[in-house]
Amino acid sequence: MFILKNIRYKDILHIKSLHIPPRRITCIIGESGSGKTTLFKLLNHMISPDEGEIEYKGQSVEDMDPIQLRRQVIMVPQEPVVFGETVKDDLLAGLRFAEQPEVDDKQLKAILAVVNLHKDLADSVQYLSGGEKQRLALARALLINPDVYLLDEPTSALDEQTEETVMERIIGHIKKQDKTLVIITHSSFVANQYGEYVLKLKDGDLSVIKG
Ligand SMILES: Nc1ncnc2c1ncn2[C@@H]1O[C@H](COP(=O)(O)OP(=O)(O)OP(=O)(O)O)[C@@H](O)[C@H]1O
Repeated sequence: MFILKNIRYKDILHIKSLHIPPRRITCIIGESGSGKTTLFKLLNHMISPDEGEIEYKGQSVEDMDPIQLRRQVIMVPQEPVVFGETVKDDLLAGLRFAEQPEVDDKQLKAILAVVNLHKDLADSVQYLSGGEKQRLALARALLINPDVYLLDEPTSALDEQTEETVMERIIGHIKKQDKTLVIITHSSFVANQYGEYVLKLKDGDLSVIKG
């Protein structure tokens, strides 16, 4: 899906070679500040490497329209922003960004159930907690149904029990759609339980822990 060769980005990353396989769950672990989010930003073309080549489906990311790429490769950041005034506004904003048709309320409610977010569509997004915003952003991404999900610590604000429930459900959903999932996680539980391919980022490069 993604192939990286001889990447250098500032003095943060110098990745000799990396292959992120399609339709699998890849987990990326590593100490705080090791460059995990920076790697995601490279994959999503929010930043460009100083040296090296990143290919997505055989095409150089540099040659792709970044907006088109981000419709296929959705990054959910650690502290996501929310859009509009209500839960429904937020979910529909994602579909608009992806230039996809609106869906009915029944489908919106179904996606909230996948992420275990017990809010009404008319509820305000203003007072959502950090963990609720994370789940809303996950729901927004799931609705768009991209080829690749880049989830940056998607459950960092959740308690252990909720984390497990949410991970089980979103992974089940993404697997059913046969999509590619890359998760940055501090949780060894998440990496061990769900990672089919686990990579550790250290000193700017990645080593394979599992897979
Ligand atoms: N554009 C930039 N210019 C200079 N330094 C940067 C830039 N972006 C990130 N950094 C630094 O690079 C390092 C890696 O940051 P990054 O956010 O990728 O780490 P991380 O592994 O995701 O950390 P965490 O687990 O704490 O979220 C940090 O020291 C950060 O301050």
